[in-house]
Parts: sequence; structure tokens; C-alpha cells
Amino acid sequence: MRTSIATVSISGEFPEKLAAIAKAGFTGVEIFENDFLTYDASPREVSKMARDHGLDITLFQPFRDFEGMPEPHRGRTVERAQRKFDIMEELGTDLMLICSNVSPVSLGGIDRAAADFHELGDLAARHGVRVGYEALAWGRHVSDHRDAWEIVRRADHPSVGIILDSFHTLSRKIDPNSIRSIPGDKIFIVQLADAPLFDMDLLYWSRHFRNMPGEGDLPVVDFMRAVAATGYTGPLSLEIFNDQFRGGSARALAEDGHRSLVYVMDRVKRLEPDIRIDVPDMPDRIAARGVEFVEFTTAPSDKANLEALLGTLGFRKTGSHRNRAVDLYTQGDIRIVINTDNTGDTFAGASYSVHGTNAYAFGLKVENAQDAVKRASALGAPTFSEPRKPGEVTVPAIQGVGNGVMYFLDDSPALASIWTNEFLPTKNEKDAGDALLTRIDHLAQTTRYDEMPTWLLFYTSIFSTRRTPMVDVVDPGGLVRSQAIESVPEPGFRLTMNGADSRKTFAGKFLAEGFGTSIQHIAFATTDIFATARRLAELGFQPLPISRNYYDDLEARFGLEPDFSDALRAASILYDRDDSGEYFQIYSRTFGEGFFFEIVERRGAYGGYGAMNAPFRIAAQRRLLRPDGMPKE
Ligand SMILES: O=C(O)c1ccc(O)c(O)c1
Ligand SMILES: [Mg+2]
Repeated sequence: MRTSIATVSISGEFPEKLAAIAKAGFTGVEIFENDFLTYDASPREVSKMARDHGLDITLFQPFRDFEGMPEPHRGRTVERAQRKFDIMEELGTDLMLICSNVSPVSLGGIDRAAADFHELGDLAARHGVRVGYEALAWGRHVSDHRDAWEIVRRADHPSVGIILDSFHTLSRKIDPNSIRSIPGDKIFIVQLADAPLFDMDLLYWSRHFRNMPGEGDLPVVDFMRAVAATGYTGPLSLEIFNDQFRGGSARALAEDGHRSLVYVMDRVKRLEPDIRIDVPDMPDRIAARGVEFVEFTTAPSDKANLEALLGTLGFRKTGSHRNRAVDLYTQGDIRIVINTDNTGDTFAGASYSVHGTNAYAFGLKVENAQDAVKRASALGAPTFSEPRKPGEVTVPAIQGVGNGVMYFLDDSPALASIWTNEFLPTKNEKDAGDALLTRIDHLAQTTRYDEMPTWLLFYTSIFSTRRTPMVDVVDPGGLVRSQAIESVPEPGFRLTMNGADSRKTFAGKFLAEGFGTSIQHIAFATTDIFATARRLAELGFQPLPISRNYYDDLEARFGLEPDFSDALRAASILYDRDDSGEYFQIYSRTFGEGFFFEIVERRGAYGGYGAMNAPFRIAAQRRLLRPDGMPKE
């Protein structure tokens, strides 16, 4: 698979862009004219730089306002093209992109445009180059690839072809299957971009909000299936205009870009088994069944606090690792591991010294743990391993969000018996009883807003998932954007990603003080929230106190019976309801740098996360940060 990316897609100066592009595994690069014009080097020097990095220059672009010009503009346009052909020769590329005319003086007419292209084809051939015509979604006369194709067909010149760009086709909701009738050898290059669905001006949407395939909402896989069906085997080239990306890290963007192309082509290969698609073999998207454990790293001195909090949530210590300072706490199907093995250079120790106490690792239950690592590695995720002691099993793992560790467990004998083989059971003198918590409902990871696309792509490319729409949560310190990912077909693994723009938000403060992205809360499921609340009270659990105003509003909003809302209020339970069911939430107070636990009950088929309650939760957490702490009753 030949992969390419336009220089506009990556931040930084030319040398930095090219280095990042090559390092991420691309074989080609599109030179965006503006990047070239603003960089102080000759075309030959730029050509050499690309080639020194092993990159082909797949395209020089864009050439604007060419076809359908009346005289005297027409003559000047041809002269302009001639000069660009000279530059292309020095750059060492043979393909130029001509985007459909947006000039108000341009004239329509398919035959007029075809005649212009035929003439340009002759000129291009004399320079040994080719031209490709791309329909901009906002072109004045041509805004649809089907019209662009008709012009190219009538131009009937070997040096003139069509350029397809997924954004222009899909943003206008043009059926990508219309591509299937174009001969593959007349498609000179294919540009790919995705975008979140916004109802806005096409030009503005395209120039500011494109993102990598798989990060947005456009059916890029369907588009590529149609392209593959034409027999096209040329480069797949990313062209991503995105303001946020321009401020990001060149290396991370290039890595995301490469991952997105491999992901899309792996999807296409599975959906079109009869078409030869040149993408590395890898296991299919991994169906995560659930979170098998979450592991905290902490120091012996801090451990007691975490242990005490877990105790009030009804967890008991049920095991100690045979060789290490690692303890296991369980309840229902939930396992929490506390690691204080900070001797030597363990990863847990390193994570603790950078972030303090944090949930630095979790384990996912999957069908085949080795397959999960294989797929993740094929998509560019780093694998993780640490030296094991005799008798210890190596659990397949990768590094993910914030360098946290993601372990994979399955039913193979070695992995399935790890808890009984490596941990010695703890005898509990007196059993205080649990709080009816059954499993981990979801994990919530907090990250910088600009890193969210990276991590959404990470999860959606490796796992079989669906994403819920992005919701905005208003924090008095700024906006926090939140999106949930759920495993399919079974929602056994649920994860919410919260992106904080400002360090003044509660989430942003967690990032700043914990020095980076990490799990900020863990939500446990119960099947009876009121029974759980009673048990928690007996265990001495202190819920996050919620303001009285919240309950008054809730009662009015849902028409709740006063007895019911009183019961909610008495136990500091938050409530939500939609057409499919009900949702109950209890929050713990925060621990360390803003970490907390949540307990939820889902009734019916409620599939959300209580987003409308988030501002109340945040307000309550902020109140507790104040010196007096307590809410006014
Ligand atoms: O926004 C533009 O002008 C523009 C230019 C070149 C392209 O290939 C494109 O897709 C858009
Ligand atoms: Mg384009």
C-alpha cells in the first residue's frame, strides 16, 4: 500500500514535517504549494530533502481557477500552468492537482472545460507531467466528482485524469458507489479525510475541521470500498486541514495519519475479500468483553488512604502477590490491584514518581490476548513488557492513553489462572460485607482536548466499538468535551474520554496536577442503588454531597414523586431518565489529585452516562476543594 500525506496536514516547518512523515511509515508526500512558497529553499532542495527521507513526491497542489476562463484570463492561466510544470520538474513530481474553479468570472459548460483540459493535457505531456481534476465541494460550476469525471472523460487525454477526495464527495452526501464506474487508471490520486458531522458552510468545514479517517463521522470506508472496486492501486493520500492539528505535534499527527490509513484499508480488505488490498495481515477488530482489573500504583505511605476508601466501598483484600508488593481487592466480578512494588525500576514505580498515586494500568478480557497485541502492534501501538520472576506469567500488554498500560486476558490456562497462581488468598478476620457492587460499568479517561482524536482513533481502530456523540460539559472553569466508546456487540467495555481545554476546569486541574492523561474515575455497577446506598452508609462511605437545588429541579423536570426525590437526596444519588430507561449515580469524594469513584445502576436499556448531571457533580467537587468544604444545606 502506497501511503502519502499532504504537507498541510502536519504542523511545523518543512524539515520537521518531512521527518515526521517518513518516521511514521509513509512512502510519499503531497507538496502543498503554500508550504513550499513560505519555505526558503529551491524546488531542487525540497526534492532532495524528501528523497533523503525516502519519500516520493506524489503530488503538487493545488492549481486553482483553471477551467472555463474567458479571455484574457484564459491565456494567463495557461502561462501560469506552464510555470508550475517547470517547478514540478525540479521537484521531481509528475502530478499536479487542479481543483474546480471558484472564480466568479469562470464560465460553465462541460465541453468548454473538457476542451481546456485537453489542451492542458498536451502541454503537460510536453513537460512529462500529468494533471488531475478535483471537484471542490464548493466549486462554482463543478462541485461533484461525477461532473469532474464527465469532463475528464470528454477531455480524453492520457495526461488528464480525475482526483477523488473523500471529503468533497461525502460532505455533499454524494453516493460513493458512483465512483465504481470510473476506470481505476483514470484516477490519478485519491485523497482521504474524515470530519465530524457539522451543519455548516462546506468551505469552512473543509478548511478547519477535517480529521483522520476513523476520527470523524463520514463513511470513508464505503468511499474506499468503491475506489478499491475500480482497480485503483495508486497512493492513498491524507489531506487534513485542521486548525487544532496545526498546533499539535508533527510526530503524533503523522503516526495517527498512518494508523488511520492502515485501519481503513484493513476494514476495506475484510469487506471486499475479492479485491487484492495491500495491507499487512492482522487479526480483526478485538471484541473487548469487559474490564478484568484496574491497577493503581502508589507508595506504601499513601496506600492506607486508598485502601480505606476501597473499604468504605465494600471491597476486601482477598489476595497478595507471591513475589511482589501487590495486593488484590475484590467485590462481585471487580478486581482492584494496588501495586506498591516501587523497588528497582518497575513501570509502576516510574509512573508513581511522575504522576503520584494513579490508576496506571487496566486489564481487558478478550477472546484472544495474543491477537489483541498483534492487532494493536500492526496499528502502531507500542507493546509493553517487564521482566518477570520465575513462576510469573507474562500478560500480553500494550501502552495506550498517557503511556498507561493495557493488559489483555483471555481464557487460556495460563492467563485464566493468574489470580489463583500468582496471588495467595488473604484471610479476613471479620467480614464487614460488601456493597452489592457487581462489575466495572465504565472507566473515564481524562486527556487534553487536542489529544482526544488520537485516543479515539486508538480505541476505535484496535477494538470493535461504537462511539456516542460528543457532548459538551460546562465546567465553571471552561468546557470539557466528553465522548464515550463502547465495545460491540456486547457493551462489556465502556470508556468515556473527557477532553479538557483549560486547566481551570476540574478535569484540567487533574491533568495539570497529575502531570498527564490518565484514568480519572472508575464507575462500578450495582443492581440496586438504594440497597447499595444503605450498605455504603453502614460501611462509613462518604458520598459527594449534592446541592438541594439539584433535587428541586429534578423533581420538576421529571415530575418525580416527592418521596422518590427525597430518597435520592437522602443518599446523594443523581438521577437521569430517557426513553429507554433510568440511570442512578453516586459519587465518592475525590482522592489524590482529583481521582474519584462512581457507582451506577442502569435500569431498562439506558445507555448514557448521565451527562446532564455532570455540571452538578463538578460543582460539588469544586465546593469540596474550598477550605470550608461543606455544601450549604
Ligand atoms: O480548500 C481548498 O482550497 C482545497 C485545495 C486543494 C484540495 O485538494 C482540497 O481538497 C481543498
Ligand atoms: Mg483535496
